Amino acid sequence: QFPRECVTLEGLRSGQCCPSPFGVANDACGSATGRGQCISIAADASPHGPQYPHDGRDDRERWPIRYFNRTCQCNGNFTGYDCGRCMHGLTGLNCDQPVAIVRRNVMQLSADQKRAFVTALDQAKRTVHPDIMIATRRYQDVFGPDGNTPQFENITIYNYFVWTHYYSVSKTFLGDGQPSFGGVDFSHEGPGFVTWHRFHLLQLERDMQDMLQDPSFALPYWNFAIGGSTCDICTDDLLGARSNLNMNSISTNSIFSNWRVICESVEDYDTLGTICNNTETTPIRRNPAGNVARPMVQRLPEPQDVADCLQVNTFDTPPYYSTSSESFRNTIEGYSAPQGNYDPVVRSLHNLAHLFLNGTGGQTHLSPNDPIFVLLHTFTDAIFDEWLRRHAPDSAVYPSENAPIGHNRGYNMVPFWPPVTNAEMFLTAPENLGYSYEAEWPAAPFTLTEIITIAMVAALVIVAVIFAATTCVVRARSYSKLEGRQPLLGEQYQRYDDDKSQSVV
Ligand SMILES: O=C(O)c1cc2cc(O)c(O)cc2[nH]1
Repeated sequence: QFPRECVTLEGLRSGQCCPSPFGVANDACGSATGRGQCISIAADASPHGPQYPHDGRDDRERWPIRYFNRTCQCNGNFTGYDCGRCMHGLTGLNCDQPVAIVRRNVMQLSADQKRAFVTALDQAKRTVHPDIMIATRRYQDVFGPDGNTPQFENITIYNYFVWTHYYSVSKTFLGDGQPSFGGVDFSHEGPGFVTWHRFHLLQLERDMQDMLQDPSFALPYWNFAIGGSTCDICTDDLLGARSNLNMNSISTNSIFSNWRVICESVEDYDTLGTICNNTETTPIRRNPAGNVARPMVQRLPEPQDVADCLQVNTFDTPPYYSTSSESFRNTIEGYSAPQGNYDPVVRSLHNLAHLFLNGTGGQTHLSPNDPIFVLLHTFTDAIFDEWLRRHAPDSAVYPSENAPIGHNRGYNMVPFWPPVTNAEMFLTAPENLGYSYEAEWPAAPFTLTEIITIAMVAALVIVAVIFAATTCVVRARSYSKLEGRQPLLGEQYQRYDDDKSQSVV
């Protein structure tokens, strides 16, 4: 969540996090070379929805003001917590060389590419994040028992990916002996679902690019909308087959059988007010299609579900929550039926894919511990990007107020650093974020308005043709009467006419 340079006693007390990219004095945010400057943070002050009634009690309110109120604002194509790196889609010393990466279907990668991806994930699970440290206490205890020992810890790149998701969904601690408040979620059940998870993936992808020293590294996706009850990516060359010995475990032929999860001690977090740290505990559990108590989540979404959800026109609808109807966001998230109508018993698309996994990947505080999460979410993001391309929405369709806390357009997404708003991720990816998806989508069928327009044009054409033909016939007859010739008439008429003219004569 915060750069290592900033979580010192001095940094925390100053409320300022503006390091130099070159580690030199008097160069906050690389100001000496014109890269950026240290400025006050604008935190969203618009009202949030009624779901969260505990204002003042949670460190994540008006993120990241509880911890820091000054950060770097970078110039031109520079970005990052110290303006030391390039905006998405650019690379090079001066950040002026375009780099476009392509996210591909994981099933269509070559054997070597699959192996490279699995190995890279495993390396990320074991490599300490070079820049970031996580708080292991809430703000009121973050200076430690003696008031001089900041409670921050190193974390690995992949575990940081897990931790950020956990931190965004964790309950609000209301004090010893009080039940924690669970009606809060800074990354789900609101418009921020699509924007938050988009940035979450970008951050992992970028951390892995740095780790691999390969700016072209791209996360692949899992097309989970294949129907049926088989997890096609659960093979040992990809995300791990099922163990022969235990229905809920991953085969020992897969590297992922060695992975241990973090953030399992929810009881402690909720009763003691502690925070998840980098401590790894038990193996990943996964039993695809195995939830016998809920037959509805024993099958994956169907291809038609994706086609249907792409046709939901409105981005989100009041109350901008998991109860929203006719909302694209609530449909792709999976609280509505694929056609958009809200139904409390329905689980579809993204939610259904999570629940299908039936284990670590189906519980919000743990789900990214199962690396299937990465591929499930790149596909969800691909659908979001296709929706943005087809519907070309104005930024104003994203609610600026009264969304659940964390989900307003101008809210800084929790717990990312440097601050980044939901609005910044509400843009088509190829043009604005430097990546695209190699994917085929069902063709958009005609809308009702288009069908009516086509019918009206067709009717007009038919009327015009009939009119033109009639006019020609009438003109021809008049002409023939005038000239005594019948150039447009058939033989029969000619004979009849000839007979008539003969009898008259
Ligand atoms: O019950 C659901 O609908 C559900 C479970 C689950 C797990 C997860 O990690 C998510 O991100 C969402 C989600 N929804």
